[in-house]
Amino acid sequence: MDLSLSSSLSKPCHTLSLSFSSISSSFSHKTNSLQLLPSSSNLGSKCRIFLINPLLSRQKDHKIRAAQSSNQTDDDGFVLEDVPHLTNFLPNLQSYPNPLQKSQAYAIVKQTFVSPEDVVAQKIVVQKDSPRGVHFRRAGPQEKVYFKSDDVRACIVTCGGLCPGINTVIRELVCSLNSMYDVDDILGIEGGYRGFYSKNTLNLTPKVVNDIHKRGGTFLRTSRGGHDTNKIVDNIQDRGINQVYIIGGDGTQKGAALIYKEVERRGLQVAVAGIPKTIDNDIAVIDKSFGFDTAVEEAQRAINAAHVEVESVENGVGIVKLMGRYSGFIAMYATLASRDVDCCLIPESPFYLEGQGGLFEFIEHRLKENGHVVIVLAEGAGQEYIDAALHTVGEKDASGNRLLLDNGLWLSQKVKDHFTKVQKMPINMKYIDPTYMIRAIPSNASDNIYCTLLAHSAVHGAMAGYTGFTVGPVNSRHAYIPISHVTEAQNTVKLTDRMWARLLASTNQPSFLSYDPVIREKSDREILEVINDTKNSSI
Ligand SMILES: Nc1ncnc2c1ncn2[C@@H]1O[C@H](COP(=O)(O)OP(=O)(O)OP(=O)(O)O)[C@@H](O)[C@H]1O
Ligand SMILES: O=P(O)(O)OC[C@H]1O[C@](O)(CO)[C@@H](O)[C@@H]1O
Ligand SMILES: [Mg+2]
Repeated sequence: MDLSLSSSLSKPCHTLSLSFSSISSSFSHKTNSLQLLPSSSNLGSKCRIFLINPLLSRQKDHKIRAAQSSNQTDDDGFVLEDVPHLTNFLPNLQSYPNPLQKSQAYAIVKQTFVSPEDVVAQKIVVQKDSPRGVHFRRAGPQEKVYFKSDDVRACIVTCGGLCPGINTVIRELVCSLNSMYDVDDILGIEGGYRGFYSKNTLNLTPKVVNDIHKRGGTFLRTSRGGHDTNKIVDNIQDRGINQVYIIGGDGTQKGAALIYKEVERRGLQVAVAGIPKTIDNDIAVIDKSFGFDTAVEEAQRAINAAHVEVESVENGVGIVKLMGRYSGFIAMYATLASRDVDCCLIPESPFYLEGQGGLFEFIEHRLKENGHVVIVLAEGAGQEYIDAALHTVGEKDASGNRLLLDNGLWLSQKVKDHFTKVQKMPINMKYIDPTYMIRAIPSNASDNIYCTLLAHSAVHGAMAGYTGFTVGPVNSRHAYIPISHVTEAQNTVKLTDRMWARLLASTNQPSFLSYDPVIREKSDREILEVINDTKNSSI
């Protein structure tokens, strides 16, 4: 018996109460309907489902919220944060069988195509009675595609800072478009967003990109600033581009969201796919950004060098400055991995220098105990001290990111002055600044594989007509995430999470919880003196 039930979503929001033993839902882009079918997929024994008018849904950034009810016992709280599809605004778009059906490589795969009903849970640690929570569409090849291979004109752009693995993503985008979907018209946009309207394009073929994964940097070059939505979309339209692959961090993804919205406003058949890239690992929702592991590994070399240096001298103080503008993930992971670090300072955790429980006291203890100390400093840590001292608040780069002052030099000078002038205890300062070295290298093996999967997922999504999405692993499964969802907030180290506690337990450093504003005020005045001294002696 066919128990399927479909409802036209052009009507206002419906509420249906169902009591099938189990149901599954499927959204048809063609008919704009949500089908609810009895099936083995377990949505719960009884559930209440809200069907949302697609127009309303679009206004809500394409969030299809299902199964929400005030009655906790009847409600399994399933929410699908779905990504937009080209048919949302081009309802008559034709679909075609996915060419992968004929692929020799994929012929052996048990389930070549991802079911449209496959979703990835954002939260996997749940209690028996907790709501099922937010889910994302699972990434992967879809049975139907919305582009004919010959009609595709794709482009790739890279924006923001460097990160190990960008070239691997570029390579795999080109190679997978070509080998899986027979696409051979792929353009490289040079020098970031502004390259759309100020530079000629490059023709990207598998041959051209064959070796680029072995190099650091970005084959397409990059830039900050220069995002002009109208000029970019005009250019996309003028060049007949219909798939845009955008590799970049949180700023880039915000720019990608604007491009997608403008494309939709103009009613263009253009799929916009974001691939998250950031060395800082500050992109929300996804497990981890590509290149992060490579960077942490490289950071180990600097920490190791600092440790070797300070271990070999008397009262050796090693300071290693690592990247991390607003998020201290690199510093935290490098510290946890190394075991040679005595103290890790990150932007999320305020610290102070003077007095009881302060950094100077801690350094003194460690020097007396071990004869040496290694400090890892994320570049964003303690910036407020330098800003306050130099009155430099508000300086920004071309993209609007805060411009950081050199906290490594500042801290080295501060520590040196304290121990020589105040403590009368000469120290051997070894300051290592490997900041750019950890991101300018090619990606390691596991990041290379990660980059390959990201590129494949992006290509499958765009070919299947999804747009306005960012791709990335959520609890280890690749998913399509609405771009707006990843740009809502930055990912930062949570001091209340166990990972930070693990770090505190491993270094035994002060937690700086007894942060005293009086001491801080005193400290600020002294910092100002040191900074001025530093400036005058041009260190
Ligand atoms: N809010 C925004 N709206 C539109 N475009 C933006 C926005 N923020 C940044 N961009 C654009 O995105 C590009 C990259 O941004 P940004 O320099 O902040 O780097 P990112 O992508 O965050 O990468 P990372 O921080 O890892 O270096 C720039 O061209 C910038 O103009
Ligand atoms: O390349 P730039 O503009 O010097 O930017 C450096 C910044 O970029 C990042 O590496 C992020 O990409 C930050 O960690 C760092 O502060
Ligand atoms: Mg950024």
